[in-house]
Amino acid sequence: MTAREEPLKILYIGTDPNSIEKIRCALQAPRASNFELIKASTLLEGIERVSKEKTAVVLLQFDLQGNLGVDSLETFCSTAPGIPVLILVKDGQEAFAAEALERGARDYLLPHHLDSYSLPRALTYVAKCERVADELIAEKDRALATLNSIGDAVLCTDNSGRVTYLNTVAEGLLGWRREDAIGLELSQVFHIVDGVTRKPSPDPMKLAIQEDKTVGLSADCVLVRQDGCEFAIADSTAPIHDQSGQCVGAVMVFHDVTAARATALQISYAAQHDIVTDLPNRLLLNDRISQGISLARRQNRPIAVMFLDLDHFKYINDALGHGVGDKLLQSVAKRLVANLRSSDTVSRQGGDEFVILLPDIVHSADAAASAKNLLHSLREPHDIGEQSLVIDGSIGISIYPTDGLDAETLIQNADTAMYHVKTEGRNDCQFFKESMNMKVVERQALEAGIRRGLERKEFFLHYQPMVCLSTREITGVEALIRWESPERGLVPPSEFIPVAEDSGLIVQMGRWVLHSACEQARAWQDAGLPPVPISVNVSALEFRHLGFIDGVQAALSETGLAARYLVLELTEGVLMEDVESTVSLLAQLKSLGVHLAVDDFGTGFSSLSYLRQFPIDVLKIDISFVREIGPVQTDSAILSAIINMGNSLKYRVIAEGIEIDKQRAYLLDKQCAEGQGYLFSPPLPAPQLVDLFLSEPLGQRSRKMAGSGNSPRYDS
Ligand SMILES: Nc1nc2c(ncn2[C@@H]2O[C@H](COP(=O)(O)O[C@H]3[C@@H](O)[C@H](n4cnc5c(=O)[nH]c(N)nc54)O[C@@H]3COP(=O)(O)O)[C@@H](O)[C@H]2O)c(=O)[nH]1
Repeated sequence: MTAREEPLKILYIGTDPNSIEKIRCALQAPRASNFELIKASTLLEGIERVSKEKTAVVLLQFDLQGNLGVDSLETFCSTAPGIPVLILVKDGQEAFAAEALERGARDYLLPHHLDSYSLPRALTYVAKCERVADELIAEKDRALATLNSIGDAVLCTDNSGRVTYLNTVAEGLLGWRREDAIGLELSQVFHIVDGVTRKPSPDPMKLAIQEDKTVGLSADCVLVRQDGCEFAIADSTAPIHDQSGQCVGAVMVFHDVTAARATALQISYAAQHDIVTDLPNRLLLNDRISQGISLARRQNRPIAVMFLDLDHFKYINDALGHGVGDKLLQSVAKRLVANLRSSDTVSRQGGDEFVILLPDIVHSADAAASAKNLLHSLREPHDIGEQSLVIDGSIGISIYPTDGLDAETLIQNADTAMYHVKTEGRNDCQFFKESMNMKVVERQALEAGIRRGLERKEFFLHYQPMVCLSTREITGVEALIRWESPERGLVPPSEFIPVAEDSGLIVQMGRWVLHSACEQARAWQDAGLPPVPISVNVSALEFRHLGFIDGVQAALSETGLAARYLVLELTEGVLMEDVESTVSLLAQLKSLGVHLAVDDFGTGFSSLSYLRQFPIDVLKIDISFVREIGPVQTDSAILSAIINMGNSLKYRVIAEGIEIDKQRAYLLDKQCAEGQGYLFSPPLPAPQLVDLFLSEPLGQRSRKMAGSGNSPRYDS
């Protein structure tokens, strides 16, 4: 026999023999064979029996004389709540029966219901209802347990918008207990606003019911809890339908997305900002420029884009390391932001390049004023750790709509203008001009030509002697690079050196010059010529390059030239750029044994006190002072002062660019011992310089010059 076929146990509580007999007969009838009747005379006995036996239905004999009345019913129902009770009443006791129904009885039976048709039917029906009710309760319990164990908040309302249910997570997020919230208007319990505008968000339940479809919240929705705490939430709200398809309410499932939204914001921030300076990056800038353009177009006014490149930032990075470089970039970023309006955008493009958007200018002159102000503010020393660094910048400016109609063109043209500032001396600003693009193309072609020239070995050296101004004997030789380009012919160094410096090719080029010059000097010595020092020009980028000192050492050891025969010429500008590191680099070079010269002296702003810090051996007076010594020239106080200063510091003092004997005589008279210039010899190829070594003292006879400019030919 299976569990389903087990007879239903029916407990009769009472003592009415008539009823007992009727019931027994009714339940023994063939159609009702699946019942088992058990009996209890008293309520207590009945309670005891149901506690021991699994009872399907209780038949409680209402007996107003005995003690089985409505109170007994209540007692039984509360003691054995899961067992349905049918009351057996006599005819005329229907009023009590009605009260019993109110107090927990499932139904009542009159004596004439105790027949073999009605009684089994009533018992079977009640037992089945109980089973279904049990199953429903179990299912509901399961559903509630599920709803309370999921991570999402669940909130239900009826059709009129009153809360009918909230699960445990919803209780936490709303700050309302279920029992307090149920029956309240949704708006009293669920308060949402737009995270950006702070305006109340539309009621999603109402929407779902009105539109009879699933709806979601707006992306920035914020839930304000009863205590004022706020959570970013995401939700989905759906209408609830009854069996006939009628909408009877709505269910909303929502969850706290505060952390996820914060992470998403962080990711989006990182994608739009520069990691070193925290400034907007190229992506965000392009977006801002595009927005600025849209607005400017509508309002028919200009906007400006500035391209700022720091001057010689590479040296700082190379000499002081990337850590210091990064800190300087951060300091520059702060300085820029502090000196602009909050509506302007300062962005870092990478490296030492910044692009600034000025969306609120009236005239282009406003941009120029802003650029000048930025350059001025940048110059103030930046305190980085123990060091105080000074940096300049070059700014190119492009204006919408004149110089471009989109972000890319405006940035590119501002970059072009910035490049022009660089080529014209740096630390300034310039507006973009259409003609600049031609120059950029030409400059790029020149850079490509130099690169090719280095590969194809199109460069060579000329040598210009330095002489004793009284005896005219050769005291040294300066190596000067030359470039014979197959496409361009002989290109003057004044044209290609700045491009080589700007592109960084000067490092490779300088290494070659250094090696070749040392090699030539050593070859001359080996050939028996009087050993004189050879001078090599060193650009700023080479000097600050990390491998420079090693390169000098390598050139000397590879060629076998003694270090005392090598003079490195550095301009005042190079020396003064970062005095602290200059002192250290010069000390390292001196320790190799090479000599150091200040080239073009007098054109920069170096003060004597600074010069004293440098282990200088030679002072080369700039050509501009020598030029002043013309036929009508009387006296040059500055020239005399420079010579005296050089002599008193025990430097070799060499005057550059001596072209006429009057200049030689004047300089000699002012105690300048050495000189260099066309009067003695132009720069010459190595073999011709040998002839010069072997000839009589230089510059005494009249010499015929063939050609001019950078390639004069000396005809002795
Ligand atoms: N980093 C490097 N720079 C170099 C190298 N070679 C040259 N240069 C620099 O290029 C500039 C132009 O050089 P150049 O055209 O060779 O001119 C030199 C001489 O020809 C010129 N000079 C010499 N005597 C006279 C004269 O009597 N009159 C006159 N008008 N010009 C004369 O002067 C230049 C030498 O200058 P300096 O270096 O200051 O002694 C120039 O700045 C070079 O430095 C290189 O290999 N590396």
